[in-house]
Amino acid sequence: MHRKDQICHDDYQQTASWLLSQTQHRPKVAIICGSGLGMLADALKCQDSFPYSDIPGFPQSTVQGHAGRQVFGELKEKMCVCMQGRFHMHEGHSLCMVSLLGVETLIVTNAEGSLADSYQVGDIMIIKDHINFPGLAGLNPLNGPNDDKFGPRFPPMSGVYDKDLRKIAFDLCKSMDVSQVVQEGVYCMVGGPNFETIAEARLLHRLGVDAVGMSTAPEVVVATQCGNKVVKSYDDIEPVNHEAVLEVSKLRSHMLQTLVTELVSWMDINNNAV
Ligand SMILES: O=P(O)(O)O[C@H]1O[C@H](CO)[C@@H](O)[C@H]1O
Ligand SMILES: Nc1nc2[nH]cnc2c(=O)[nH]1
Repeated sequence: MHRKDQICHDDYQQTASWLLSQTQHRPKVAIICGSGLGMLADALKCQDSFPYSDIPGFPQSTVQGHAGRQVFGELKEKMCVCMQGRFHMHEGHSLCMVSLLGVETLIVTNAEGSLADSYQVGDIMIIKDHINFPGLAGLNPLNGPNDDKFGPRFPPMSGVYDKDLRKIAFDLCKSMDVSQVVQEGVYCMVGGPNFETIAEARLLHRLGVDAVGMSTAPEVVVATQCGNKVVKSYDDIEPVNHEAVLEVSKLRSHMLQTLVTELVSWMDINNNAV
């Protein structure tokens, strides 16, 4: 995740240009699929898909449940790009390249562990804010010399979870008649890759964390610096291992797919071809 130490703006630009030369799609929305949620990409029409291994300068996703493909396509006539496989901090890499494709809004999904007393396994939580634990301790994707082409040196992070989009997501859940499994809460990113000890989970709970995972916050930090709007939803689960995480994701994948599709259709974006 140390973007500037490893890859510079020109490298990302080359990768973005290569992708744009391979597809007619000009996505304004990027969707990151969480663990076991790769099927969100199946809803895209007129797909052009690229295994990460075929994309020059792109790393590989190494976590089970992340296919490792970029899928371009249309959701309700809006052009999108779906990342079927994310790069966790423990794998390295970041998200700036996606912004260079022209993306303006990021939808992030993930499969995480619940800490809030009122949550049930499989609930969907719309993230209203995050705690970036590694970031607070200095392990931040924006570390290193700042390249102003990406964005400002000191980007503000208050209000990064777009209020309007969150409201639309809640209204959609109501109209889908699934509000009973939808929560709103604070997500905490930890470094992983081990799951928390009981004492660590208790600590996070006392700090006001509703759900914990090992992704998302760095993506949101980078996307925010690059000027993207962010909306996020994720499966809220109580796993004991990664296989359990993937199982619970499967339970809610269809609901999330509908939610993301409907959300995109409500977005006010223009799909002008370049
Ligand atoms: O955040 P996503 O990619 O859904 O993955 C989650 O699932 C893995 C643990 O099972 C962790 O990497 C956690 O962050
Ligand atoms: N850190 C962390 N990540 C998860 N991903 C899914 N469940 C969990 C969890 O309980 N803790």
